[in-house]
Amino acid sequence: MSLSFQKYQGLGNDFLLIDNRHQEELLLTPEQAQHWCDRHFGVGADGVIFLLAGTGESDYRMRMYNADGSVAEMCGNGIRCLAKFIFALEGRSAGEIVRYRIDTLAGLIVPEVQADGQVTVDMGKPQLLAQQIPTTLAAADQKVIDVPLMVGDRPWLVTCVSMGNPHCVTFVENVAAVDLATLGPQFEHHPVFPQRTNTEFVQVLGSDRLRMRVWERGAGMTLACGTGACATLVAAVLTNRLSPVGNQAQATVELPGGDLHIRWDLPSQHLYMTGPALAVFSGTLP
Ligand SMILES: N[C@@H](CCC[C@H](N)C(=O)O)C(=O)O
Repeated sequence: MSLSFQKYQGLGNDFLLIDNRHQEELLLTPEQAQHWCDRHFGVGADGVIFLLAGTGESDYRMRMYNADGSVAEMCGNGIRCLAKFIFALEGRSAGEIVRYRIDTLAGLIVPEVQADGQVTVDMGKPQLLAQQIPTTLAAADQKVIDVPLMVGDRPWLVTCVSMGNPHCVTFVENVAAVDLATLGPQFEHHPVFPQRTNTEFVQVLGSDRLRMRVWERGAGMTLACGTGACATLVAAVLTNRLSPVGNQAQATVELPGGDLHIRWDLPSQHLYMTGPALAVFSGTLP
């Protein structure tokens, strides 16, 4: 049975989007998703995102497989792409502003397509306790902020944040000098992360500008990570590397694929991410 898909990208973090609204069972298995994400033997993508019918509390549901077939609870760049996918499926017109309530494995996430086609997402609240990441780097009810972790031949000061998915953030003088291909897998598979982790290497460029490279759980080196950019801002504030102005903390996060704007509303604790999401091509899996 052939299967239609749309290829979308958010700052070069790319996904196969599949309309799965007409049945509960996902239309691809994890093994099939892994095959089609392969950049030589398949279509090529960092993951597969499925659009499912909504529930009473949501307009739609999102489920996701990483490129290795593992399940991801949430995907920031991916949910921006999903919002634009829905926007097109609904036959919306350019310039319309539309908000969607999307049920995810990380809870209800609310993207809003803006008049200029960018998407602003209410990413919810960060989770900071060790048991919520999850990690064994601290006692279950403690936070992990600038804690030393031996990876490779040296200790790294790490700060852990969950955006529904696990993130390990570490600050460096020069992100370009980080041997991501070697260090990334060592962080991802470190025994202190029982569900593995996404890892962000961050350089502070100024009072509201951060440069970040990422090694993603289940996808490796990607050009951008939306949940990772949110985790990065939170870690910068928690480690006093970035100061809020009033009750808002915000930064432009420079990624290899482009810039994301992240804002952390401290009274509500909600994080807001704004960035692009564009269709690339449509196709059919045989
Ligand atoms: N690139 C995504 C994150 C996708 C899931 C991640 N690899 C995980 O396994 O948690 C984003 O933009 O957030």
